[in-house]
Formats: sequence, structure tokens, C-alpha cells
Amino acid sequence: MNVINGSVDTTTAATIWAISEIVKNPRVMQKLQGEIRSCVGGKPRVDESDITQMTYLKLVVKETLRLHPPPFLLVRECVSHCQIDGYDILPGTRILINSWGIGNDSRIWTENATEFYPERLENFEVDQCEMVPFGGGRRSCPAANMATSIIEFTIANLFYSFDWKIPNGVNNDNLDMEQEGFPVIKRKVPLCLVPMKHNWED
Ligand code: HEM
Repeated sequence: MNVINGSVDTTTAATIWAISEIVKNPRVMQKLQGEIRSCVGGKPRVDESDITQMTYLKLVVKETLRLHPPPFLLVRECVSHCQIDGYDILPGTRILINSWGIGNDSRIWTENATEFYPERLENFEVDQCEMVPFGGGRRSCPAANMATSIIEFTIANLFYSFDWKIPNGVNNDNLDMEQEGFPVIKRKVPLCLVPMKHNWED
């Protein structure tokens, strides 16, 4: 049951955050759709094999996970005395690692840390310590590759087959991005979008 909760909620939240960030950033949406549509050509659907060529899509998903990871990793217990930043950490101390804080930290990601800018992650491996959406070490998420592939495939299909508009007088500038929840951070306000078919033969 824990595996089901830990897999469905995390993957769904990350996918919804990716869609939210893409529609909030028309520049990213245009570049992403250009890449997806040129890689897929005129086929009716995206094939999994098309995804390997979609380098910008991979950056978009990584950038989403940097800004919107599950907030905390699993609790660790210190096994031997160590010092971090002058603080003594004694054996038996329980440590909570704030993954959200690391991904959003302006000391790591500069003053535009909270801006959605996928290009910053070119040549960047997700398992570096500057972002830890899937944790680290022997208790890291065993499904990191699978979850990333599911999100990439879902986003590629949604943005290949449809254009998306924000309804009800809301636009990308005032789209509500408030976050809430634990152990997975979700949108406070549900995302509402209008799909428009792109190049469909009726
Ligand atoms: C975007 C989706 C996902 C994210 C962001 C995510 C993130 C995480 C994180 C942060 C941890 C704790 C790692 C640590 O403390 O070092 C974790 C553990 C785990 N995840 Fe994921 N996860 C995702 C999807 C999935 C999926 C799809 C599955 C299963 C199909 C899964 C199964 C697990 C399991 C079993 C653990 C516990 C590992 C252990 O205790 O050793 N996760 N995940």
C-alpha cells in the first residue's frame, strides 16, 4: 500500500506541476512543442523510442523536479559523530533532509532560483547534491528512471496532440501556482485547462 501511495501521488503531482509550469511559460511551451512535433513527425501518436531524441523535454521534466520535489527525504539516523557547518551531529540523531529547500535554494541556483528555466540544467545530472528529488544513497527512489520516463511520455503525448489554453480570464501571468500538502506538495488550486486538437484527422 505504501508503494502504491508513494508512486501514484509523487508521479501525478510531478506531472501536474510540469504541465502547470509549461503553460505558465509560453516560451518553454513553444520550444517544447517544436521539439516534440519535429521528433514525432506526422505520426498519430508519440512512440517511446521518440523520447530519446527529445533533449529539451528531459530538461523540462528535470527542472520541474528541481522546483517541485517531495519536500523531505526518508528520515536518516546518524551512525557516527560528525560535524556539519560547525554543528556536532551525534550518533543516533535523526536527520530530515529538506529536498524542496535544496531545489529552491538561491545560494545554489542564484537569484532566479524559483524561475522555471530548463536550460539551466544542460549538462547537469539529477543525482548531484544540488537537487535530490529522488533522494540519494542506498535508500534513494528505486523507480527514479521509470517515474521520469512515465512523466516524459505523458507530457510528450499531451503537448504533441493538443494545444492548451488557460480559461476563465486567467492568463499565464496570473495563473495560481500556490503549493500545499505533505508528504507530496500539490497544487492548492486544481489546474483547469482547455485542450485544442492539433493536426487530428476527424
Ligand atoms: C516523480 C515520481 C517520484 C518521486 C519524485 C519519488 C521520490 C522518492 C523519494 C524522495 C524517496 C526517498 C528517497 C530517500 O530518502 O533517499 C523515494 C523512495 C521510494 N520510492 Fe519513489 N518517487 C517517485 C516515484 C516512485 C514510483 C513510481 C515508485 C514505484 C513504482 C516509487 C517507489 C519508491 C520506493 C519503494 C521507495 C522507498 C525506497 C527505500 O525505502 O529504500 N517511487 N521516492
